[in-house]
Amino acid sequence: MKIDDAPLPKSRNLDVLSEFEKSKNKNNASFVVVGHVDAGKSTMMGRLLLDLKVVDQRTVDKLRREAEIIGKSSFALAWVLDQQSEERSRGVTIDIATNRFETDRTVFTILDAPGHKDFIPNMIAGASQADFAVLVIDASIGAFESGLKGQTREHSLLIRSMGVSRVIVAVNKLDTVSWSEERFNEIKDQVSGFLSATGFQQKNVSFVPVSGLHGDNLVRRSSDAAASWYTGPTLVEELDSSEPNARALEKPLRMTVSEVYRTMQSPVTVFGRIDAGSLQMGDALLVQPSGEKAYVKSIQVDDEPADWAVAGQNVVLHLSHIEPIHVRVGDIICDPAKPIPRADTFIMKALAFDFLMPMQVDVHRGRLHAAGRIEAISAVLDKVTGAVTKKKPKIVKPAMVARIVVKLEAQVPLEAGQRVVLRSGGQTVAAGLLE
Ligand SMILES: Nc1nc2c(ncn2[C@@H]2O[C@H](COP(=O)(O)OP(=O)(O)OP(=O)(O)O)[C@@H](O)[C@H]2O)c(=O)[nH]1
Repeated sequence: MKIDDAPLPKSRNLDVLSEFEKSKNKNNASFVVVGHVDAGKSTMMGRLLLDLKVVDQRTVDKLRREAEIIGKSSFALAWVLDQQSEERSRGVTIDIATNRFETDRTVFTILDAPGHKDFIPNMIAGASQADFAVLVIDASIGAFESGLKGQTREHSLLIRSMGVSRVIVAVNKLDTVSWSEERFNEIKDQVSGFLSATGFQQKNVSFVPVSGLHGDNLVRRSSDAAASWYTGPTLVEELDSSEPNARALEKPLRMTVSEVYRTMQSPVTVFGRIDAGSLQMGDALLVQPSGEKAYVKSIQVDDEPADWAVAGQNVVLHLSHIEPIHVRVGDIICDPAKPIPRADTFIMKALAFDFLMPMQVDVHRGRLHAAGRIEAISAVLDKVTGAVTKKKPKIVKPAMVARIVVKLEAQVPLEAGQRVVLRSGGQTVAAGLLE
């Protein structure tokens, strides 16, 4: 394929940070939706997008007819998101808008279609970029109890390990228990106890009673008389009043590549989130691990052309002077003057979810998955102080914190402070920070 090496757009040498200050941009916030299988995650987000008019009723009606043909009409709302992910995986066109919605104050991005079959790796990727999490709990009898034993626990531990500290718990399907306030309070007590034990601070956790299917307390208040005991904020109001994480605007540029595809503007178009720093049209960039240079031909932020973009924004970049084979999902785009280093070995402080010993592991960092091995366990650490309590243990037990050395099969972009999850045999075995 011929690479795009047309003359570069002239850099306007903007002072991006002061442009950003001047622009009355809305807040940008991203969140992940987690919870036990069938808790109603996709339905809830489908309904939210419908009620906010991001998706129109016609689309939902069409999906409902299709769903009825196979006897699954209750899945029509969930398909709003699922259809989206299929469309994306075909890779030709990309419509990011359906995963985004706005309030007066904030532009929200829903990270990852919740119905994805390979859910946990995607959730890890999403959570590593999320400001908040929406934890969906199925309030129907029996389902709550099995959820708490099931993925609710693993998901909560994972999002905490990935650095998410704000959780909005959507206590869902309250229509199936006649909007029982007692049931809501019982769930609230148990889940808040369990979230504090997982490391979330009470002040960062809130609970909203909802019905995703009917749209009660998502965008509009429930009109069901049985639900009148709840006078607190709706889910969208809770999201809107949450402060996104501070943006690392002044740090060197780091952008994680979530998607790579072709467009009219460029054979190498990338979509991803700027994790740190800023960029502008005409900038030279370095793609890691390929180590290849590229230039920013044009930028799109929130579907509009833009001259610049900053940390916290999800952006589309049209690149020039680079071949498609040099950019892959999971890569990091950085400032050539301050590049992210590549390495095949790293040391991390890991919270063990399972027994750890020298063993094969899959390493997940954001969207990157790489095969690797726990080479050595240097020490067991005190959970609070981080002091070494035992050197060179043979094995680390679940819930312990340890310093471990991981070797990867290939070089990847790595730097201190990144959050990494280790999985083995489809289970999460550890999570923590690169040292
Ligand atoms: N009664 C009732 N049913 C609901 C509600 N929300 C979802 N459901 C139903 O619960 C089932 C599962 O919903 P999904 O949205 O597919 O659940 P999910 O959590 O996304 O499921 P996975 O993606 O498979 O993990 C569907 O049949 C929905 O119609 C609700 O608020 N009330």
